Amino acid sequence: MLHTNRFGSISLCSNVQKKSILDTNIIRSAFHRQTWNFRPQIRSIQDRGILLFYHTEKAVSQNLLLTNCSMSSIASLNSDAKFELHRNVADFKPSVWGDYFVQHASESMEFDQNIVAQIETRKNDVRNMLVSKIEKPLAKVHLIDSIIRLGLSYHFEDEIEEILQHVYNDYAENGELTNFEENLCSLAVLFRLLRQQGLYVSPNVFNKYKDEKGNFSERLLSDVEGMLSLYEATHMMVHGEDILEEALVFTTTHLESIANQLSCSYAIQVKQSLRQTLHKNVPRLEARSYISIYEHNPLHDENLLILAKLDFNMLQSLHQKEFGNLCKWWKELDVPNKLPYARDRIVECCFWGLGIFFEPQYSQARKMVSKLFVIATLTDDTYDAYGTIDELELFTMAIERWDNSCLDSLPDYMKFLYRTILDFYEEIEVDMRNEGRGYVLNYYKKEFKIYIQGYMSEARWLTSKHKPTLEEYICVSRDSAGYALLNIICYIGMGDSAIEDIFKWVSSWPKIVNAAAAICRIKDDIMTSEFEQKRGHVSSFVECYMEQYEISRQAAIQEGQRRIVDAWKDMNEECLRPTKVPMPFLTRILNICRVMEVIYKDKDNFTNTEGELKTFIKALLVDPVPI
Ligand SMILES: CC(C)=CCC/C(C)=C/COP(=O)(O)OP(=O)(O)O
Repeated sequence: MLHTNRFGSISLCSNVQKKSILDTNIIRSAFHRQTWNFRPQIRSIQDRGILLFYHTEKAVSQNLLLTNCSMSSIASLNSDAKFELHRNVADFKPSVWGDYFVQHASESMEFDQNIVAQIETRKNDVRNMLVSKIEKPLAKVHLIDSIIRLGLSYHFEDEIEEILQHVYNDYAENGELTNFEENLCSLAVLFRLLRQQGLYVSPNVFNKYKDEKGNFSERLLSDVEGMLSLYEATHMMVHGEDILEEALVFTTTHLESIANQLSCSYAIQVKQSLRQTLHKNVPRLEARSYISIYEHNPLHDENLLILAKLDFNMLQSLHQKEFGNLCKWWKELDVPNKLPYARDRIVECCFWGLGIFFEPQYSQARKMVSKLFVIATLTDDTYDAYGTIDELELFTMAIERWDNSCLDSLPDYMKFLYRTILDFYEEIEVDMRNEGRGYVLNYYKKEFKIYIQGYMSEARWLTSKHKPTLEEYICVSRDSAGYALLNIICYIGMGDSAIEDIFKWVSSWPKIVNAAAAICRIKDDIMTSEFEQKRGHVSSFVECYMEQYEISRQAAIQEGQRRIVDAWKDMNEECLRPTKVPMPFLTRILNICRVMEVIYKDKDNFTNTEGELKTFIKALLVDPVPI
């Protein structure tokens, strides 16, 4: 059993505890003298079978160990000593995919040329529809909406921008939509599309759907399409938009009450939106489900529908091949055997990558993000579960040094993780130097170290049974969530459009990055904390809030949910023009939160993957859309 005594800066765990106070003092004074001379003293203690570990934040932050102590002497103490170590091992289920995707690694990336040609022809037809002169520009609003929801907008970005800008100039005066005589459905779609495009329009335009008492009119109850569109539009809300809050409550209540009485195709659409509003859905999942909804709409455009199906399937083969390559890399690394305590979640990590970037030009970014997720999951399980505090201190020091020479100082299982982290870095390094973007490496390394220090602080809290205040927790969990690191890898993968100012911006934790980090952290904590507490885990947002304000778990969860709603308003606000950085960079931040919303919807589907996440992966990566 592990015993932890705290004597100033040193803790000892020993089977010769009677001597431990004396030994502790020897070690403490050696450390405090900060000389190399204490090495023999440590050796002599080791001979008497004492496991030493050193874990005060102060000492580590001063880099005392790094600069003055031989890591290898401590490491050998660790590995030589015969102790029964307590590990918070979580009993994670094996992968539900096995080697399924490896078969795709050997497939050719040559697409069927007939299909490619067909896609090109159909794309031209859609482009002609978009740019054609028509009397009612609003007809194009619904066309644009369908193109976006079918997952095709990446082919028509310039045309969509031009049309929406045109409509905005014609219909919006100082942000107020005027001269607009269409029905609620069209109005709400237009409102949403303009906001999605970053163009601010006031929600006051919905006032005309209220009755004399100031409530949304009961007349709307028979207009299911209108209510559904209004419901979708409300998710674009920013702070202070009470009318959209009211519209959200009104539409949610009524759509929920009628969902079971609607015709089949409407019922599917309404239930799908209520479960996952399109603004917070992963774009590929939205495309997959909207293709079926659109197909059942009698007014659908056949050319657009077929284009959507062909394009979806073509991208699917690209994504399958990429998943295959990553699964092959994982298999060759032999991770499940090397780190059997960790989650075997390569496929789910690839899903993260795909959720953040689906477009073909972002192949490199997808690969980098997926690999970082894999590494982060292994690291998370090492710090959260398997590693002992002394091993983790060593690992943290090794990360601070970032040097292959640290390998010898680590326990065997950690050597593998450390090497994987450094190998991945070297892979990025080669690419970045070839692209003349070597400067990004420092941003990556710096954020990786901050991320690891965050984990280390949490591990120390757990060991010392420290219950952090909410403020302490928010500060440290921001680092341990690795959110800035994740953004940095996204931007590294996006090529030279990501100039240095983008990295400076993201590293300064602007409002949108803070908001996204809050969404991801709190969402995760709400869904995972109960399970994690059972296996022994540092307090999460939920426990910190319960403790600090002496309230129930349920009330703390409600507060967390309120903060998530607020953070989404910040995100929406920051996506309105003028934006601090170009929209493609903000889209990655939005997409990270969307994946989070989907994976952690009602439970932790990332850890327990046999449920909804398996269905999603099947829909995006296994089953093609029937043509
Ligand atoms: C830098 C990156 C990409 C970080 C992501 C880490 C990760 C996979 C967290 C999910 O696991 P979890 O739900 O167990 O997380 P936690 O332990 O933080 O609750």
